[in-house]
Amino acid sequence: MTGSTLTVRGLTVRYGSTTALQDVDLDVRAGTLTGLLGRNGSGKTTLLSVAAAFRRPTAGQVLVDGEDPWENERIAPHVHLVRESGDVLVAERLSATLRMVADARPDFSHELAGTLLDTFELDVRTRPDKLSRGKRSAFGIVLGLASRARLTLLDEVHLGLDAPSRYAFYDALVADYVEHPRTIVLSSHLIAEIDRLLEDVVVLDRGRLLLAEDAETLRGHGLSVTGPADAVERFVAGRTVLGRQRLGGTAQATLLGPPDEAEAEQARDAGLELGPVPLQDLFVHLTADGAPAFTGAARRTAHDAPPPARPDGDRPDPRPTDALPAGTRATSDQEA
Ligand SMILES: Nc1ncnc2c1ncn2[C@@H]1O[C@H](COP(=O)(O)OP(=O)(O)OP(=O)(O)O)[C@@H](O)[C@H]1O
Repeated sequence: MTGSTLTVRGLTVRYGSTTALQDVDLDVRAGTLTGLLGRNGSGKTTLLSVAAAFRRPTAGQVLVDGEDPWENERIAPHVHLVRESGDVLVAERLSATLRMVADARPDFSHELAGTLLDTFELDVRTRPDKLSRGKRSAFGIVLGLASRARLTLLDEVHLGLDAPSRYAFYDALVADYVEHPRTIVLSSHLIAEIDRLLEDVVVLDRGRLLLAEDAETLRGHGLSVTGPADAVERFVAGRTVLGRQRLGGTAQATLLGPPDEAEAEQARDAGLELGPVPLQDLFVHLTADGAPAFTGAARRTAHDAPPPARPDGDRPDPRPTDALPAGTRATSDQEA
């Protein structure tokens, strides 16, 4: 198992008069752990819902392993979306949901499920309405990881989890991903926490793709310059400054674009300190209101022409938005 590809072309999703996604092109590589980042309302949940065939595009296409996932029996068993709301059989003990998901997922690992249930101190005899917010998230994580789906989509699954539980999740995620490679897309606002896990990063901004880049290259786009304020100002003149801070005579500036050899030497001569910019800071600067356009990273979308819009793209979604994926149909008590 190496994981599925996720291909997005010209994807537009509207909810009535609200445009959640606008003409998004994106390729998620098979067998990568990709962070899906974006400010509130940028369209992350919408993108994941379309990828998991919970929702149809208004226009454009999403393909999983080159196929439309909508009501696709070949694809559905291998795509698992864990939503922040948590999807469970509301009237049954957790064991019933576990059995249902295990039956629908050919790569489901009961062994991993058991380990994770222990890790998060979950008892499958519990009924969902007895779970705290964090325990409910933990149960979603158990299902999401134990499914070992070729395309695993984790949408804000950490909500309500305390810090030790979140780190237990990150550890379990990485350990199982290394042993059983698959394509994982992880959406989160806790960028500083997940930074170290990510191989690729996708940033949505107000429904549009801001960037899609491998994490290492993206980190290389940010440069922090610290030193005497006047020297910092001279150094940054003519460059794209994402942010500035000043404390007395010392200043720090965040720049877009790495320095060349000559600039690095010039900075050292001027007594300036150059350093990397944490992904979270880069994200904050790039998605701030009035941020300069990001042109530093190539968008990894190897296509020549966008496909035509779906002829049936505007048809209303026949399934309730809280339905579980095909093969795991059940009632859910929460809205996306
Ligand atoms: N069911 C819905 N009906 C109407 N508008 C919706 C619906 N779901 C989402 N939207 C709107 O679509 C836009 C994108 O929402 P979405 O939930 O995809 O963003 P998000 O990036 O996941 O946000 P957050 O980080 O806050 O969870 C927002 O403006 C949101 O208000």
